[in-house]
Amino acid sequence: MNQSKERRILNFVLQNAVRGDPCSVMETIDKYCSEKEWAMNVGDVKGVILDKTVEEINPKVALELGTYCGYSAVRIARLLKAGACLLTVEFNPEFAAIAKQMIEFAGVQDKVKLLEGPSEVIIPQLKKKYEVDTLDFVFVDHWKDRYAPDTILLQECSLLRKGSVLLADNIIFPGAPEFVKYIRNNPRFQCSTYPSYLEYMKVQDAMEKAVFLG
Ligand SMILES: O=C(NC/C=C/[C@H]1O[C@@H](n2cnc3cncnc32)[C@H](O)[C@@H]1O)c1cc([N+](=O)[O-])cc(O)c1O
Ligand SMILES: [Mg+2]
Repeated sequence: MNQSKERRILNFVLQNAVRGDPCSVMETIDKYCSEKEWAMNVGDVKGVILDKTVEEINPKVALELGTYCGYSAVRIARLLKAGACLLTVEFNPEFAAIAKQMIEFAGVQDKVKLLEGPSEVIIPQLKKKYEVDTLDFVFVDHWKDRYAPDTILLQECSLLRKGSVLLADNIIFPGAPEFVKYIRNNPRFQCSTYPSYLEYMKVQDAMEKAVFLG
């Protein structure tokens, strides 16, 4: 059976990127996905907004919902300081296997823990099973209809503290209308929108930053 697109992206990285160099891995994925096959990585334009947010927060404990091929896991992990870690959640076994190899090739595996399973199962396990107290940063980039329920679940599991920051991708395209409605009308979050462009396309998109007020 022929290879998946995600497998082709990984192979292109393994053959063209510099092992142990996260920026080289990111650039190589962006090159492949802008020149050969589009894929739903946050990409190099919205990636700068992600970088700036991570650098501003300098999180000790970060969570990502929706690993996919591991592009944003590499992007986030490269900015984490010593002792900090990213927990990234992915329920598709094929994507998880690809992301694991991508993260290892980039050399950031010591800062990343890939948790395989659905977010609604993993989130309630974070405190006891994964020894998380509270989350400093959450990058939300999984199925768009899961953004709102998982944000509620994070609160129910007491994983957010005053100042925890959520950054959600794709607020415009494909859009996450329920999440936007929920978060912007919720007095417990201070929201701001970052207009940008869909990865590898001249299509408007945006990211939403929501600071939990406790
Ligand atoms: O659909 C998009 N993203 C969904 C991402 C989904 C990824 O997160 C995992 N997942 C989903 N729910 C999960 C629950 N638990 C764990 N993993 C989960 C899926 O297995 C996939 O790896 C998308 C689409 C476009 N687009 O232009 O069409 C652009 C983007 O930037 C996007 O992010
Ligand atoms: Mg996205």
